[in-house]
Amino acid sequence: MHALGNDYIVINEFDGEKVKNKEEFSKKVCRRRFSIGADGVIFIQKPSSNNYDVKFRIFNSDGSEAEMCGNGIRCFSKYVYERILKKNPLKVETKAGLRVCELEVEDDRVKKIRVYMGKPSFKCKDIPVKSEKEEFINERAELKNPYLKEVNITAVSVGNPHAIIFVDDLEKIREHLDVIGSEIENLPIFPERINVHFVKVLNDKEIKILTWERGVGYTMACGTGATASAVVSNRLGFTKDKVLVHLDGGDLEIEIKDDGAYMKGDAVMVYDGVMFREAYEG
Ligand SMILES: N[C@@H](CCC[C@H](N)C(=O)O)C(=O)O
Repeated sequence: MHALGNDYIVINEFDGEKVKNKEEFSKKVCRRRFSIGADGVIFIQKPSSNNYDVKFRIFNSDGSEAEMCGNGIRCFSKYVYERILKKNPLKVETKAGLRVCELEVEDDRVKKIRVYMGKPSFKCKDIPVKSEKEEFINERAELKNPYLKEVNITAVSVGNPHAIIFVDDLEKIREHLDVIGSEIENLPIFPERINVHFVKVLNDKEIKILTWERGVGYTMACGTGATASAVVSNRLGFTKDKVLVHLDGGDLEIEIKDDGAYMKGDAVMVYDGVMFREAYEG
């Protein structure tokens, strides 16, 4: 499945066979050209308590498990509604806590999904960021790569960690995104690494972002990243509480309310497959 070109292999463990070593499996099947190829793998599981309808787990293409994934949870909820459970809204257990997916359905097909993304946290201990300060807002960081010497970072958690950097020229960053993005992802101040987003503010209702994801690299879109970017833009006074976020793969609507952030967008079912052992062994 994919959501705005952020592509995931979705595996039904709710009523299907379970994958034993999920880290190793995800690393293998996400290799483009050698296997199926994807930005990550999503597992649908039975929830651990009656507080939830279903459980969501997401592994990046490098095998690391993330707490949450915005594009992934839209794919997941479409799959769950169309094939497993006709529940709407859907209460989803994630490593980041409860996420609620409201589904717009037409002729039994899920067209759009609005997701409650939880309450963002700017606290260094929640993200985490190694700093004496309580929050890491617009802090200067020096870089070693030859293309970008320093950046001003605001760090936020929307369940998973994000570094937001405002720039005027996204295309200049894009030319060397692999070098710049991976340096920031792995800065020692971020002990669990971090997702990196370069943000251009277009006006007080629209932003454009370029993403480098922790454990993946460049992706065409990041739902938690779009949420984090909108939250930071709002906190710094650049945008209002409803923002249209333009990503390389398409647009997402983000709304910031008193109880937390909401993300709305679509998801696409691409194909069903039967995988051969050679695709994930050896
Ligand atoms: N693409 C995702 C985020 C996936 C997880 C991320 N790479 C992490 O490690 O936190 C999204 O749409 O939110």
